[in-house]
Amino acid sequence: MLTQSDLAISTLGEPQLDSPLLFDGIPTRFTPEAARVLYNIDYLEGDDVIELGFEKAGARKKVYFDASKSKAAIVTCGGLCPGLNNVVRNLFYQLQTSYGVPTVLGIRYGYQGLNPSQGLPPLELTSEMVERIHHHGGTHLGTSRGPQDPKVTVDFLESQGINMLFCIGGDGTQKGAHAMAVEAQKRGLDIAIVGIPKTIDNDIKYCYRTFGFLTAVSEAEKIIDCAHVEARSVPNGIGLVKLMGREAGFIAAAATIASGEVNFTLIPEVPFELEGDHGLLAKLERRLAVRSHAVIVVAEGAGQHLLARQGDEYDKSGNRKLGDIGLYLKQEINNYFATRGTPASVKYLDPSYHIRSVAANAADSLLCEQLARQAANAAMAGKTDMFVGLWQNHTVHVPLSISTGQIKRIDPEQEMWTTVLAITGQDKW
Ligand SMILES: Nc1ncnc2c1ncn2[C@@H]1O[C@H](COP(=O)(O)OP(=O)(O)OP(=O)(O)O)[C@@H](O)[C@H]1O
Ligand SMILES: O=P(O)(O)OC[C@H]1O[C@](O)(CO)[C@@H](O)[C@@H]1O
Repeated sequence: MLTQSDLAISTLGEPQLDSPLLFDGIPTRFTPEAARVLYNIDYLEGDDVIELGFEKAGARKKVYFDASKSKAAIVTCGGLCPGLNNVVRNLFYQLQTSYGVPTVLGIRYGYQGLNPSQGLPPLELTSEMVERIHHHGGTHLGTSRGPQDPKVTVDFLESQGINMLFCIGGDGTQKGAHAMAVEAQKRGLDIAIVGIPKTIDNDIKYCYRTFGFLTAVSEAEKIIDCAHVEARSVPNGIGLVKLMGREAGFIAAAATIASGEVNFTLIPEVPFELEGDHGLLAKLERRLAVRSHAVIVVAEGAGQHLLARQGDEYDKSGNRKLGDIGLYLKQEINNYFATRGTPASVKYLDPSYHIRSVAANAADSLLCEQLARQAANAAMAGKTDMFVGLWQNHTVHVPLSISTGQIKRIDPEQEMWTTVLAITGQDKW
């Protein structure tokens, strides 16, 4: 169970007057039900009302670091996400132009670039280097997966005289940032380690929306529209679209709602079966008999129990590798209709990498600017071991220790999923 003190932010140096939850707090009273519905908070303090206040982000009266003697570094890790370059660029301008930090380093290829044995020295960022990068997808700095020893990476920060490190990445990245913050604190080093959560999956706990998510949804919507056109153009046409979402189906659900053209949406949070009267295949057959076409959206983490696999495999960061549910469904649907003697045509679209490698749209660009600015403010104020995220329409400081290792997922009882069910009508067939 979390308490207010769990939400307190670590700050370098003496305790400050504008310390957590007093000056800058956003105390909000929730009923347990409201907290669960709105923010997927699964802890409560015993009472029927709780007061939860993340420290509000923003420039502080007391700036902890002397900007002119500071050296900042920025690292991007994990999978790509629209807006990575916007965050790097905005961080650079906020640190160098607004605060006057003379050196801002770009760490190359994720946490690998913090390990000197990898032979990837940092780039010294300049305004010429970053001025146009926000027009491009991907990350100008490069990214990687795979662990680095926090003792080695903190040695590197120390040896380079880096006193602010900005870690842009998903849950794994924030875990790595936390490990470095703990190591730095153990050594009594004055290094602020500040996270900026990134994932198109939007599955970071205590973060209402991550940057890149809305861009990914609008790209996914375009692909769903293509699948719909394909499906409508032939008798018994089936458009099948696979989208990312290892543990959470936010992209699939949001793109379904945005498009309004999806008939079956499958997400990791809601188990489904293929066989039987209530299975996907029978429902699909009933739908085709009436409407002659159908669109299915499947999140990559859905239906993994259906895939016969010989033990689990993991990527370099320890994330479980998933079987290809899209290809599996395509084959099963084709087999089913062939057996029934019903001609059907499945068009399978897998835009996974396409939707995350594009440049950020306007909504995400705005969010990236906000998060980068507030992350620079937090680090300059000596805040550490925390990320800057969106909470109740405010940018706030969230301690890494309370968010990492947990996943935000769709609650099937709540509005997002009930809206998907209403729009698709998938339970009615
Ligand atoms: N528990 C951990 N402690 C230290 N470092 C970690 C930990 N988990 C992951 N990392 C490191 O953080 C980096 C990014 O992790 P990962 O590849 O899981 O991506 P991510 O940040 O979760 O982003 P994505 O959402 O794209 O998967 C990797 O270098 C990984 O080794
Ligand atoms: O193929 P990669 O680069 O490991 O990334 C795949 C993963 O990245 C994510 O989009 C998270 O960024 C997951 O949904 C997906 O499984």
